[in-house]
Amino acid sequence: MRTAEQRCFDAGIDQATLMERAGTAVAREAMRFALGRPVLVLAGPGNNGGDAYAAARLLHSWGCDVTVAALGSKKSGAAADMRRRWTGPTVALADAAPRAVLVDGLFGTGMSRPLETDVREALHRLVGAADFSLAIDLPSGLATDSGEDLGLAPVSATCALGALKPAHVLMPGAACCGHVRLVDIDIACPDSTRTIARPRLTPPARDAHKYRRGMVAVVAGAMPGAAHLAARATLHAGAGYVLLASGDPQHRSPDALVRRKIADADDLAELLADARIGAAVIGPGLGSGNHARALLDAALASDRPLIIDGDALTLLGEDAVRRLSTRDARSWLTPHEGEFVRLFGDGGGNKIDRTRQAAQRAGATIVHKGPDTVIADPDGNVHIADTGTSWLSTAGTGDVLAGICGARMACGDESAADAAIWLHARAARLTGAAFMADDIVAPIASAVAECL
Ligand SMILES: NC(=O)C1=CN([C@@H]2O[C@H](COP(=O)(O)OP(=O)(O)OC[C@H]3O[C@@H](n4cnc5c(N)ncnc54)[C@H](OP(=O)(O)O)[C@@H]3O)[C@@H](O)[C@H]2O)[C@@H](O)CC1
Ligand SMILES: Nc1ncnc2c1ncn2[C@@H]1O[C@H](COP(=O)(O)OP(=O)(O)O)[C@@H](O)[C@H]1O
Ligand SMILES: [K+]
Repeated sequence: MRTAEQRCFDAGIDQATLMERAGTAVAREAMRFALGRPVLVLAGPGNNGGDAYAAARLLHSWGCDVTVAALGSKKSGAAADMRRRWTGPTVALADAAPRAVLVDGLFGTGMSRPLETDVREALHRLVGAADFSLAIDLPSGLATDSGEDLGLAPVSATCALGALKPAHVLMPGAACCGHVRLVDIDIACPDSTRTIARPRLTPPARDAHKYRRGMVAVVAGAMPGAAHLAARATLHAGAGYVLLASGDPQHRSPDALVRRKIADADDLAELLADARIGAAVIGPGLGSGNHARALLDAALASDRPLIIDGDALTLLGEDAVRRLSTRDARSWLTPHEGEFVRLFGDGGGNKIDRTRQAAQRAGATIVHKGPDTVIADPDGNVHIADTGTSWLSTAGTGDVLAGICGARMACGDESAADAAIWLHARAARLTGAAFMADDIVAPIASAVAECL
C-alpha cells in the first residue's frame, strides 16, 4: 500500500487529494447508514485521523449532525490541514458521549503498538454504545500486516481504502472488521495476492468422454468412510469417472462409484500407472501404519497429480519438502493449521507469508485451511478465501474438500484450487446450517451449476 501510495505521489497526486477521496468514500458510506441519526467521528493523530476530519466535514455539509472526538494532532501536513478545515463541534476522546452512529478514524495502517489503556477504554465504550460503527481503513487497534488484536473494538463495517490489507482477511482481525467494503480511491495496487471470487467453469465439451473429462482415483485406508465421502464429493464436483481404490471394496452407494480392490502398494502403483487418471486423492482416513506409509510411497512415486490430505500429511511430516520437491507431477497439500505446523513449523510471518514460503519450498500448491483459507502456488501467487461459513467446522468437511480438489484438478480448471474452495464454501451455504459433512456433497452440483 505504501509503495502504491508513493507511486501516486511520484505521479504528482498529493496526500491531501488521497485524503479527500478517502474521506468522501467514508462519508458516503456513513451517510447511508446514519439515516438522520447523530454521528460521532473519532479522529486520531495521523492520516487515518485526517480521513476522519475530511469525512466529518463532508457529512456536516450534507446536513448530518456531527461531533468529532479528537485524540492528539500533528502540527503540519495534510492531516493537520484537514483538522483545521473542520469547524464543527470537537471534544476530547476521553470526554466524548456515545452517539448512535460512530466513525472510527483513530488509527489505520500506522498502528505500531498496543493501544494504551485509556484510549482502548474510550474506544470500547463509544463503539459498544453505538448502533452502527464504521471503521476507516481498519478498526483501530488492529495490526495491519498480521491481523493481530492490539486492543481493537469490533465494528459493524469497515471501509478498506484502495486495497484489502492482510488484517481484513486473516484471523483474528477478519472477524472484527464486520462487513468489509473495498473502496476505490484511484490507487493502483497490483499484487500477486488476491481474494477468490466465483470461478467460471466450462461444461464438458460436445465430444466429452468419461475418461477424458476428469478421471480421479481416491485411495481408501483404515477409515474407509472418509475416502468414501471424498469420492462422492469428487463425483458431484464434476469428475467424469471416479475410482475408489481400497483393500475391502464392499458395495455401498452410490452405484456410480467404481470400486477397485488394492491389496498392497504394488496394486496401487499399477492402478496409478493409468495415464488417464488426472488426479489422485490420498489421505482422508488413510491411517498411519506401515500399510498406509507404503500406499503413500506408491502415490508419491507415481506420475499422477496428487491431492495430499489428512493422514497422508501427518505421514509426510517434516520430510514433506524433501519428498515433494523431487516430484515431477503436481502436488497439492490441504493442511489445516495443526497439520501445516507439523509440516512446515510455525515461524515466518503471517498466514499469507508462511503459506507462500511453504509452497515455494515444497514446489507444491498449498491449501492452508481454516476460516481464512490461504492458497499458495509454487510461483508465489497467493489467493485468500474469505467466503466460508463457520458451520464448516464439523468433522469430514475437509474430506469433502479433498474430493472437490481432485475433481477440479482432473477437469483442468485454470485456477482449480480456487474453484474447489469456492465450490466447497458455496455448497455449505446452499445447505444452510447445522449440517453434517455428508449433507454438503449433493449441493456441490448446484454450486457447479452457478459457475457455468
Ligand atoms: N495508504 C494510502 O494510500 C492512503 C492512506 N490513508 C490513510 O492513512 C492511514 C495511515 O496513516 P498513518 O501512516 O499516518 O497512520 P495512522 O494509522 O493514522 O496512525 C499513525 C499515528 O498513530 C500513532 N500511533 C500508532 N500506534 C499507536 C498507539 N498504539 N497508541 C497511540 N498512538 C499510536 C503514530 O504515532 P507514532 O507511532 O509515530 O508514535 C502516528 O501518530 C491509512 O490507514 C488511511 O486511513 C488515506 O489518507 C489516503 C490514502
Ligand atoms: N470457522 C470456519 N469457517 C470457515 N471454514 C471453516 C471453519 N472451520 C473449518 N472450516 C473449513 O472446514 C474444513 C475442515 O477441514 P478439516 O479441518 O480437514 O476437517 P476434517 O479433517 O474433519 O475433514 C476446511 O475446508 C476448513 O477451511
Ligand atoms: K480506524
